[in-house]
Amino acid sequence: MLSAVKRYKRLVSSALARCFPRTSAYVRSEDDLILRRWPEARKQPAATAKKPRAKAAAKPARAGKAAPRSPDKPRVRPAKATSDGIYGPARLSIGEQQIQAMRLRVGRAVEAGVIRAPSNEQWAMILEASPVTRIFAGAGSGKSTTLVLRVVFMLCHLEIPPERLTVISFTNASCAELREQLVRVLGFWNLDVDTERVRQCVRTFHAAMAVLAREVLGKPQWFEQLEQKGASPTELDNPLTASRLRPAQQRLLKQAYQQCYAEQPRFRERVHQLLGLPAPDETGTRRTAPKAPLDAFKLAGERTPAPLFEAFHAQAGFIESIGIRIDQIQPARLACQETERAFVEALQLFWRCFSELLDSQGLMTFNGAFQRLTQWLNSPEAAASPALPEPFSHLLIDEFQDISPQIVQWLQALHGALAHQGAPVSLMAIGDDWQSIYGWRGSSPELFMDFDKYFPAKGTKKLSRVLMLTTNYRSIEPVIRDGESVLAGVCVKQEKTSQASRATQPGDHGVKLVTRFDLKARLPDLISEIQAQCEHVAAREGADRNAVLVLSRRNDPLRLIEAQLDRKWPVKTYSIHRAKGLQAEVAIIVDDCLPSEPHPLRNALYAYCGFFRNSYDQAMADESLRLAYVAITRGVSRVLWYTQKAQGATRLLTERAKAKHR
Ligand SMILES: Nc1ncnc2c1ncn2[C@@H]1O[C@H](COP(=O)(O)OP(=O)(O)OP(=O)(O)O)[C@@H](O)[C@H]1O
Repeated sequence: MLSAVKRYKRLVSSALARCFPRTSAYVRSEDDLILRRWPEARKQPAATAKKPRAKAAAKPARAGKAAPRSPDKPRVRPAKATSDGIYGPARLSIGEQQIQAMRLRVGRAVEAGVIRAPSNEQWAMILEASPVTRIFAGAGSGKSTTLVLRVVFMLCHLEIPPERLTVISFTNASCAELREQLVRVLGFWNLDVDTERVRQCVRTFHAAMAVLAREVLGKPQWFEQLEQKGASPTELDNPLTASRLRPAQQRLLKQAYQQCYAEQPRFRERVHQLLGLPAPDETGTRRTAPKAPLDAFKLAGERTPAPLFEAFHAQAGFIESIGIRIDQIQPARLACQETERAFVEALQLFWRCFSELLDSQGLMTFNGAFQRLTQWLNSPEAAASPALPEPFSHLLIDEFQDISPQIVQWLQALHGALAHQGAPVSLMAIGDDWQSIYGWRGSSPELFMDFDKYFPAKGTKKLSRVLMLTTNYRSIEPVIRDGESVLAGVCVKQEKTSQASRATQPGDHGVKLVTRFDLKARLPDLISEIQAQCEHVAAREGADRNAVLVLSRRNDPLRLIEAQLDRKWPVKTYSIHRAKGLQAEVAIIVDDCLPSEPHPLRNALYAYCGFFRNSYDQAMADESLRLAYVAITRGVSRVLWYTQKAQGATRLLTERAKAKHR
């Protein structure tokens, strides 16, 4: 009887798969992801192992090229509690009186000019009672301002002690800004709160990790801070924005490389294979340790060649960020060519030597600490430990679109363990998948879009509360629409709308494109244009305090331009990544939008980690358009874009302009 039912089910599902092949493939890949993320779900009866259904609002518009499925299990198991949900079911206890008190106080703060009056959307975020909330906040929608009011509400009206609350911001610089805003607004509330304690509520992910590391891993010295002047061992900055390796870091990597080469024949063989050198001499007649070749190596997909030990370090950072443990990779299972596989095999040997060297010097990497802590949090030891820090009970996380699988695993484990101990936990994640620009370092907007998979609420639906901030208070309508038009080419994104709050004035415009622009030959023209824009802003009533921002993906053009600018002009030059969160009356973009080269190793790793439905190449193609969106939406009332050739984002802008004139 049972086998007849099974046969019937199989018949029906294969008929459905034939009729709706895409839907079936999507559902299969979704289920597969769920089961791999929560291996224990496999053991549960079918009814409880079902995937949590995401709200329509939280679904991606359309999936990109699906990554090949990997048969491997995840390398770090998430906290056990995640399969049953982490958050709730109780909501935050918020009474009408508390809401009225907050509204009254905000009204007074508005009258006093301390803050702007929140919109209804912003009020919804400030007063939300769900223990797990996701906020899609578009560019210029006032998320930072609203986040500050949410924290004030929690501290002053819900009386959550600052010792139980942490706000995570992206970098030390954005933390400092948020702290200032928070203390300024709190000052108006005039309550007896310890402002120094409140300042400690705001941290980067890495600084938050350091709090736990101090308890659980001793007091590690950080590899990332070697020779970094003024670095605090507790206020760790997000290394996403870090630039080149410092000499002390290079020395350590080189030492591990040399040691590994001297001691391990297999490593020597792989190194020679990668560098295209003749096989190493293994006759055994050598008296001194063999010296490792220092030839530069260029991995397909990378922009520049580098010594192998630096190439290992760069890819290792990416691998660990996407949640893979280097020692547990099975190279044979990577869907890539021989060179990439040889690279990974060599990397594994190198990484063991490097880790031992770090250990011997009492050093640790940020990624290494995240891994160890995640493992510890998932262990029975953590379940009974008093070391779990209370400040992480209530978490509010900004720029959630830029988190990586590794951080997801750590957060899951942290809140899973706290919830297991009976602590009341809540999570408010604020982000904008349209502004996700750190995929090349291992982060992905897919994690924000698939949030409910990773941070399920308790109960049958396991859904987070989804809120939207859709009003753009920064830019005029034509700028917003041009920004959105480049997103038309993005494969995986959240469909949403935004409206301009600012009125367009005569002379304002969206993106004005200047093509066939050769920076070296026409630099004087560009400088004259920058000067003209400064004059325009000076004459404009109520202009933004920043007049002109000059933006580019790369630093080289910015250096050229900067050298020609009059220092008295109100102009700032920034890479687009660094300009995130900034705004100016006029944004001038100088960029060629070249699509990035295919990266076979990262494509294979993307598929292997099991977190993404997109390939790495597709994710990078999407990211170049999102970067254009971030650049455009820095402008308040004018945007100019200089490029050699209309391609990528600028091609989409040209097509839009043509369509408008038709
Ligand atoms: N309710 C409001 N009324 C009027 N102006 C507002 C309101 N909320 C925010 N603003 C203004 O909108 C601008 C953008 O705010 P904010 O910097 O907080 O946005 P954001 O969402 O963090 O931006 P982005 O994500 O693009 O960096 C600021 O100048 C802020 O003062």
